[in-house]
Amino acid sequence: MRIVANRRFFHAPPGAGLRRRGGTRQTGGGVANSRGVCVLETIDLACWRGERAVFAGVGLAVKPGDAVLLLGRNGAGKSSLLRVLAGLLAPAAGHIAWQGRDVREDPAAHARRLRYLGHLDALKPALTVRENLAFHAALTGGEVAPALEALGLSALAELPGRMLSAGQRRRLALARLALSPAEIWLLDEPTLGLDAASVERLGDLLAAHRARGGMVVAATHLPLPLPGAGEFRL
Ligand SMILES: Nc1ncnc2c1ncn2[C@@H]1O[C@H](COP(=O)(O)OP(=O)(O)OP(=O)(O)O)[C@@H](O)[C@H]1O
Repeated sequence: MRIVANRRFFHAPPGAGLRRRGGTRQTGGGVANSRGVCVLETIDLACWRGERAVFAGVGLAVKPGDAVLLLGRNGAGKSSLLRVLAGLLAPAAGHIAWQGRDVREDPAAHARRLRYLGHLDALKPALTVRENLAFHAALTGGEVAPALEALGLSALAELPGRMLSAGQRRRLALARLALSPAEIWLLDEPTLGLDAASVERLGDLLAAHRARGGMVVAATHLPLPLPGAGEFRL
């Protein structure tokens, strides 16, 4: 994983390449969809919210199996960066590349390769836990029962969403990740409200995702079960 922002290098694990703002690649080869080679990159990414520049010159490069933690004070721009990566917010400058190609060439393909978990759990209060997951499975594919099991929700499957506690709602949101594989997981404070057992379950899910070459970019103020993750401070 390579990370650079505002002309400062933030994190470079041994053997990783670095790219200066402006595009001069110092090390590293071409971009291809194989383990050990970067497939998700941001190039000089900048973001404005309202009248204010939130960040500029952000360069991330993420390989299959990598995890990146977005860190920083409240309002630093972590959620904004996740939303830009998810294609939900247009960058003020720069772009995102997948296998070397600007994702704006095919936004639908970019949307298909990612799962975005925001601050809000986006569940339907009138539907049961099982129905909520089935709704998402209709969009992304996948089996509901194993996804319920992955987050320890099987015993709550017939409960309406409106009756869930905050941590249970978060577990239901996270269970969507277990429905079907996607290359990029963009997670905004994924462990907020989770008990220790649920953090452990999430750790298993994250490990399995990374083991099959999946990538994780997560904003957090809390320790996450992502061993070896790189850190990017906004
Ligand atoms: N919809 C919006 N319109 C205008 N400005 C916004 C909007 N949402 C966020 N901002 C501003 O953008 C900046 C970055 O916000 P963001 O939510 O990305 O920060 P964050 O690092 O995720 O914060 P936190 O740690 O509190 O979650 C803040 O100054 C915030 O006030």
